[in-house]
This record gives sequence, C-alpha cells and structure tokens, in this order.
Amino acid sequence: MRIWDIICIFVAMTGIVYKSTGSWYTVKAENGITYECRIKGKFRIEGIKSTNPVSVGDKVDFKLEKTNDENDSERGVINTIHDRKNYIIRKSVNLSKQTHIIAANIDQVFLLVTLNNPPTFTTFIDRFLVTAEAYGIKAVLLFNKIDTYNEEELLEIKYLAALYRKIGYECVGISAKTGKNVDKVKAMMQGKVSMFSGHSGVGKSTLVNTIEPDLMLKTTAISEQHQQGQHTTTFAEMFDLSFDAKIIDTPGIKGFGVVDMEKEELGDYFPEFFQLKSKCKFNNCLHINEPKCAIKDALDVGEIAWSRYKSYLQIIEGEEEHYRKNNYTEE
Ligand SMILES: Nc1nc2c(ncn2[C@@H]2O[C@H](COP(=O)(O)OP(=O)(O)OP(=O)(O)O)[C@@H](O)[C@H]2O)c(=O)[nH]1
Ligand SMILES: [Zn+2]
Repeated sequence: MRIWDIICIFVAMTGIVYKSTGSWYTVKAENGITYECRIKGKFRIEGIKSTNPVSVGDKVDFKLEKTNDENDSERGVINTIHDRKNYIIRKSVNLSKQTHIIAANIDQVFLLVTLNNPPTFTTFIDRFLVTAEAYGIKAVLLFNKIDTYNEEELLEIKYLAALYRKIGYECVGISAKTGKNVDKVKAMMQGKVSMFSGHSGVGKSTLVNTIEPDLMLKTTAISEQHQQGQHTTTFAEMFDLSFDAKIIDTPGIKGFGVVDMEKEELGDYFPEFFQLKSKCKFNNCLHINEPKCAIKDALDVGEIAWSRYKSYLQIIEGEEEHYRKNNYTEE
C-alpha cells in the first residue's frame, strides 16, 4: 500500500459520480483520480422514494477502503451525498411508487429540433420545456440541420426561434454536419454539465461527434454493452470533454421523463404565463374559462403564442385523462 492510500483511508474525499452499475459507483475525486466505490448502510434522501440512492452527477464524500489486495487499493465507501441542485427521474417499471434517479446536478439540457426530418412539433417542444422547468434545469433549443433548409423553412425556424427567445429560452441554429455554430454550443457548454435530447434522428450523435470526435467510441461501446446487458438497468454516464465541459449520456432513455404535477401548477412552468398570472382575477385561475384572465387577454393581443396556449390546454387535458384513468383503475 502506498503512503498516499494510507493517508486517504483516514481522510474523507469528495468526488463526482460518473457511472453507476447498481452496486458500484465510479467516482472521480477532486484530485482527478477515479475510484470504484460502494455504499455501506442505508441512505435515505427526504422526499424521494428511489430505487437508487446515488446517481450519476451526484457529489459524494467517500473514504478509501483498506484492502489487502494491492490491485484493490483504489476502492472506496460512499458515506455522504451532497444536496442536489436538481435531478431527473424515471418511474420504476414495477408498480411500486418508486422512482429511479437517472442523473443529478445537470446545468443545462439542449433540445435538438428539426422541422421535418424528423418533424418536431411545438407541442413536443413545449412539453419538454415544461419538464425542464419543473426539474429546474435550464433548457436551450438547438435548431439543427440548418444546412438543409430552403428559404421558406428558414423563415419558419426564425419564427420559432423568435417565439422561444421572447419567452426567455436561448435558441441557436446549427448544423451538426457542417459544424455551423457548433462553436457557440461549445462555448455554452464550457464549465458546465450538459445533456442532449430530442427525437430519434435529429442529430444528437452527430453533434456530439462534431463537438468531440474521440468520445463516440466510448458512447457506442456503452450502448452495445447496454443492449447485451440486463435491459432493466438504466445506464447513464458522465464524460469529461477536452474543453472543460461535461456531458451526461443516457443511452436507452427516450425523452426526458415525466413529472407529476397539479393542474394549478402547470401554468408556472410556462414562464410567460407565470409572469402574468398575478393579473388574473382569480388567483387559482387555470386560464381556461375564467373571466378577466390575463393570459387569455395576452393571447388575444398576440402577446402569448397560440401554439403555447394549445400545448398548455393539451397537457391539462392529458392530466385530467390521466387522473380519471387512475381513479378508474384504482376501483
Ligand atoms: N444535413 C444534415 N444532416 C444531419 C445533421 N445532423 C445530423 N444529420 C443526419 O441525420 C441523421 C441522424 O443523425 P443522428 O446523429 O444519428 O441522430 P440521433 O439524434 O443521434 O438519433 P438516435 O440515435 O436515433 O437518437 C444522420 O444521417 C446524420 O448524418 C445536420 O446538421 N445536417
Ligand atoms: Zn388566467
């Protein structure tokens, strides 16, 4: 055992979880060294019934474990999880009300959008943005494949970008293929933990490949491993990029998960509705049929986009349907 290891046994170390395979966690310590860590004892995080107590992105304290085997010297035991700034979850496959935490402490998520190849509808964008707001994760819209659009399509992109910028979301037109504006994306990623999301075929892999060509090898290896391994395991993994940026890759996870919320809460996740809601006559206004609703007034004068309001109604109706269905099945 090296002197360093002996010191480490007594000193608590702090690191970030890069990968988890169920019982082992790969933790990168502040000294840049990676340790394989376990958990001892029970971890309970208030308010979360989760199948996994520690997830990728977590900041943890751990101690090195004393082992006799020279090869095993880089193992540790996690004893503390630092407070999370946010986390994304997936409902467990079984019907217990448990959730699986996919990743934690995400600084931003980039949603890749394409007009027609594949089509990305505003309802999808809006549902995504609502989820990001509810999770407390900054969302950025990347309109990809701008090298393929004709003038008319470019106008549509401009219209969409203006719509979402007005609400406060950053929007960038890019081409993952030609590299156009990818430098802007890289600049936004600097010093942060990012995720990429979007429909299949929008260009997520192409973009990551353009950002960091060497990384592809690793991500492919992981998804192959994923396909061969137990299909119930959710793999997420964090990667360090060459320019002080981190990404969390979540192969096999489609979409961004769902967040349960009350009907009354939904408007709070549409920032432009939230801003106006104090002007509605009723403080519990759902902005549907109520009189003197500031949101509907804003809609009438074109201050709020109809596409946004339509998405809002759709989500509310969906929630009601979901609610009725649950009531029904529970009887
Ligand atoms: N012309 C053009 N094609 C692109 C661009 N970005 C991606 N593509 C193409 O779109 C197709 C899908 O890209 P992928 O990177 O595999 O998409 P993905 O989002 O990773 O898809 P999944 O892995 O299914 O989720 C590929 O044929 C890419 O070459 C772009 O900016 N311009
Ligand atoms: Zn209202």
